[in-house]
Amino acid sequence: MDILADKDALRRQYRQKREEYVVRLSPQDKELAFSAVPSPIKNLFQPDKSVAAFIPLPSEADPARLLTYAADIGCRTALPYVTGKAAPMQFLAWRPGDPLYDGPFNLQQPDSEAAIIHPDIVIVPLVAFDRSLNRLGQGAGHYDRALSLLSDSTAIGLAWSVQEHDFLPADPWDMPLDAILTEKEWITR
Ligand SMILES: Nc1nc2c(c(=O)[nH]1)N(C=O)[C@@H](CNc1ccc(C(=O)N[C@@H](CCC(=O)O)C(=O)O)cc1)CN2
Ligand SMILES: Nc1ncnc2c1ncn2[C@@H]1O[C@H](COP(=O)(O)OP(=O)(O)OP(=O)(O)O)[C@@H](O)[C@H]1O
Repeated sequence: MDILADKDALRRQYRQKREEYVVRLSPQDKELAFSAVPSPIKNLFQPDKSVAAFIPLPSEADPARLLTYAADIGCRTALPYVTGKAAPMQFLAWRPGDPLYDGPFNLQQPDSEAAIIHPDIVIVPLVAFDRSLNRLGQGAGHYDRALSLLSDSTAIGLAWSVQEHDFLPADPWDMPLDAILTEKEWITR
């Protein structure tokens, strides 16, 4: 069995699942999803912490409310910044309302001159997840590499419930998450 080919097939399957699910959501359900801040996140986000999230691609779950909550209670907030597939990802300071700039892969990114942040808490986008908190991402290794350098940080995957797969193939470099938040559930060990 070839894990990389498996992962590619799963990526295609779950990007499609995510898109099909999101186009069928009513505007109200889409608005309500991820709008409440669950208590485990309230406990984790404290004013002295830094929190990184992301600006979603079209069908990704949207962490905007979580990041706004973090900024409102006094956390430092940040977004990922990439220049291409091979270059490492960094987290740069960004507050809700600050300007965004077009980046590669249709991403909206912070100002390239913004301060580098080493986030205590990272809200992580994903293509698929499983109950063991394994994650399948976009395949460039951006989050695996960044999280391996942030060993003391808490990584929380954000996903639609339909992105759950029974058992994801895991490579040695895959960084498991500490928890996953879906529109229905808080999943942790
Ligand atoms: N919203 C968001 N921001 C993010 C990520 C992400 O997954 N989601 N990243 C996570 O690493 C980093 C960017 N890395 C990426 C690496 C590859 C592709 C990529 O191959 N995209 C596909 C289409 C993706 C889709 O529609 O979901 C492409 O361009 O063909 C995208 C992002 C940092 N910022
Ligand atoms: N810590 C690391 N150091 C160097 N390369 C890494 C590291 N982690 C992952 N990579 C590389 O990144 C590539 C993509 O990995 P993988 O297919 O597991 O990505 P993924 O699970 O989709 O997650 P991501 O969102 O991080 O892209 C692999 O070729 C791997 O060699």
